[in-house]
Amino acid sequence: MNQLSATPVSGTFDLWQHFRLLAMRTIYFGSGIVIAGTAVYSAMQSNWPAGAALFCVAMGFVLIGYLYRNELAPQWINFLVICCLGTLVSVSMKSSGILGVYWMYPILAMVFFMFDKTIFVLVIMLIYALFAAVIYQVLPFDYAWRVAISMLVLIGVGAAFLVMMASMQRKLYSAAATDSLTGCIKREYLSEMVQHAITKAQRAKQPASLVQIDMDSFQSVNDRYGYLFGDKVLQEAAARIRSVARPTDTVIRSSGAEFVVIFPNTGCKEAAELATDMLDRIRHDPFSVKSLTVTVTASGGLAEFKPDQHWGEWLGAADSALYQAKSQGRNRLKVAQ
Ligand SMILES: Nc1nc2c(ncn2[C@@H]2O[C@H](COP(=O)(O)OP(=O)(O)OP(=O)(O)O)[C@@H](O)[C@H]2O)c(=O)[nH]1
Repeated sequence: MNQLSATPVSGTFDLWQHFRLLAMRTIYFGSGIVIAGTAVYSAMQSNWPAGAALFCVAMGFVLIGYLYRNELAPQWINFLVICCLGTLVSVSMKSSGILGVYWMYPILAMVFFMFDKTIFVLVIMLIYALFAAVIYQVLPFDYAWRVAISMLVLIGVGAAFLVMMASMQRKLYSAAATDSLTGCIKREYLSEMVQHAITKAQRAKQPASLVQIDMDSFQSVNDRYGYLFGDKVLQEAAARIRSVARPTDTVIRSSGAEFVVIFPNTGCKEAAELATDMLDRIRHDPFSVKSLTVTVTASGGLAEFKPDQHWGEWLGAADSALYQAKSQGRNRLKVAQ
């Protein structure tokens, strides 16, 4: 069962996206300020047309920074931004020669924050090709190849940084989201997981189901055999549930002795078979810790997602079905109608 890799890296967890948003704001406003500075410089040199054009570009950057202060701008806007900056630097290189080279490095660095990984490689290659073409035209060959290589080194270091960030984020997320006793996802992430399942189901126009599984009379297990024994039972029960779950399913420890399993792309019938298998695995083999061997059962409430249902309503439907299973004598699965 794949738990964490099947889960979204979004919202509260996505540190990289959060960091990107901060970086992008700085890039838009920072570029706007720097370009405004060059506009003033051009005006002081009495180059009014260039000054006016640069001032308009600077205002454009500030406007984008303002409009996208709370969300990432669409990729096409960033593409326009990077083309604009690339053109400004190329023009600056043509007029000031090697002095323009210094602006190439920060622009290459910006590309790392601006684009999703799907088009990042394409954009960085385009910008590199543009800069390489300009430096070979403007600089003597001896300078040009050194600059070209140093830009490649910057791209390599940036790419390594991105890969490290992605791996660090996965590890951090995994550590933060995993329940230490059972290895399932923590209850704090329940609503996010359920909402994510709804979004996926609606987008793919596929069914989705979830089951709430609650250990039966667990208080008496704790009372009779001790809390530590109860811990071992919970640990083993979670492992049995996960052994039935498929790689795309998500298992969450939703409270003390209760689990929620989300089955994406799965209708009620197939989910009921999986949930029954999970309950069977718990009830059939006794739980043994040292010399103690105890048979424990669990009850389940299953609900298929209904169009336009709120995530809380979906969970509520499964909860009501679980309540029925408990009130009808436990050790059974009930399906919400
Ligand atoms: N050992 C252990 N017990 C826990 C843990 N978390 C919660 N519990 C216990 O799990 C029990 C859950 O009880 P309930 O679900 O309210 O009721 P129940 O006794 O299971 O009875 P029914 O649910 O009605 O079948 C409580 O006794 C909690 O103390 C845990 O981490 N370890």
